[in-house]
Amino acid sequence: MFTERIWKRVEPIWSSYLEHPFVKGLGDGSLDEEKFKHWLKQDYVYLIEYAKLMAIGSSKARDLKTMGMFSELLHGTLFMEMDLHRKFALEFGISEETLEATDAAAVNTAYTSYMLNHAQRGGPEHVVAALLACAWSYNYIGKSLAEQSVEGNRYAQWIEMYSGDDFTELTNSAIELMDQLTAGKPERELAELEEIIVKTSYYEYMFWEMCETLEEWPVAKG
Ligand SMILES: Cc1ncc(CN)c(N)n1
Repeated sequence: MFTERIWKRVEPIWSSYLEHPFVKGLGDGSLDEEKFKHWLKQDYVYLIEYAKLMAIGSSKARDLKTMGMFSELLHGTLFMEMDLHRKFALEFGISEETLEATDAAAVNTAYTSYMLNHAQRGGPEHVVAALLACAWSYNYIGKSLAEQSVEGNRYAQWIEMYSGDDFTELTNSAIELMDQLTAGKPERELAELEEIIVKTSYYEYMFWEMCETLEEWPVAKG
């Protein structure tokens, strides 16, 4: 199976996320509030672009079953995952309008542009390759942080959602879709898809780093 090969390739990259100070801070609740708010706002606009990938996937699907799987992923992102962001925003006094109007920072813009570029140029398998590390690595982080749960962690809901059954189910359907769409594909095409998954895994690390350093654009906005 293609995703077994992928797992071996990305596991060393994803395990480095667990050592990242932002992720560690989420896990033990010590994460600075400003850094979390930066993630919340940046991630909200990231997810709006990410959701468009699934709409593109649905339009490129070659059968109804695949179309339905993309549409479930889209629904899960808009109404399950982004609900978590809306709940945290309420708690931190950020309005939905502010969330939605966030100006995407440099890394965020580069990451979503990279994914959308591959989704638009390729077939449905390119769309899944572009979104796979996103869903799967958050589920991986959520499950790892859930194992070392800390009493009174203010970010507990984050860990619960990303490690929970509903998000795990969504992740598993993305993994299943990747395997279905790559069955019987020649090595040249598999290598191309693998490259997308590795690059998006690097972007994931850069996104954590961007939130840790409160990075926006390298020059002051005029
Ligand atoms: C940057 C990023 N990557 C992944 C996920 C999980 N869908 C997310 N919310 N944000």
